[in-house]
Amino acid sequence: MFMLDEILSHKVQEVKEKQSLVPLKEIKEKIASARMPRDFYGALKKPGISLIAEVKRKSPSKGELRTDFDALSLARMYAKYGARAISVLADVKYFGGGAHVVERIANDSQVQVPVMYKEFIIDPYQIYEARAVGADAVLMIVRAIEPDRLPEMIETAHDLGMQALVECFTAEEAERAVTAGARIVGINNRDLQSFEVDLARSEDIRRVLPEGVVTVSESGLTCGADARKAEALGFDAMLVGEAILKAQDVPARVREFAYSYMGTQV
Ligand SMILES: O=C(O)c1ccccc1NCC(=O)[C@H](O)[C@H](O)COP(=O)(O)O
Repeated sequence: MFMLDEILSHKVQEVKEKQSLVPLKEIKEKIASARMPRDFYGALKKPGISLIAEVKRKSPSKGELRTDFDALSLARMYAKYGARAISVLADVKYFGGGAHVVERIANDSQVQVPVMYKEFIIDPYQIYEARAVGADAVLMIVRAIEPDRLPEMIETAHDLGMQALVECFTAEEAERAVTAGARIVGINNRDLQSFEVDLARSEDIRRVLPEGVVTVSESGLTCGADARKAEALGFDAMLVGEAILKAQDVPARVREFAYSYMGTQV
């Protein structure tokens, strides 16, 4: 089965189970004591191409990514060496993450940058969960959400003081994201069927986005040269996981991606 479809059908079951175990009312009570959201949009909008560095233990396309994986120490290194935001996988089954992993990182005193809850969101319940653990932003994949519900989902994130990074694979999805109220649009360079990466495809999609929308190049960026290409195409930010997670020298790899603003205020 197409991998995204498999993940999404698992999410339908997972969300139902969670809702029966922890009612939304309880999640909302927890939100009252969550720390104040940080400005994810502002972090990505700074001069230079901003790095969102990803914490993920494994992925369906690449399997386990590091033998010495330690989510919190990676997040601390990312923040220290130049990431302007951190994406943390909340999915347990396919990516080896969890809401508790996001919570530890989002509330750690050494991580002062915005933290994104990277989940396959299909229901507003998950958006409340994200805020309850202290997340500043959530990922929403356009094709994972019923078209009629996308505006309501984005609004829910905004009402909770978070931002939504709305992910697209086509120009039509990018237009739909903007119409639904997205302020931050991500273009995924990876075809989730073949897992092939094509940065050029994102160029065409980015062109349909209006001024003022923050654009993020996602997936398959391998080195500083790719970051430079994404910057030349006009992207405000990039989401990088594997290339950093597989690096022997993580701080050096983070600095390589953060080249456009290293030596200035990050
Ligand atoms: O990466 C996968 O195998 C994958 C499979 C199915 C759905 C999503 C998948 N990846 C999620 C991502 O979008 C990446 O974690 C993210 O963009 C970072 O990409 P990378 O730098 O290539 O690790």
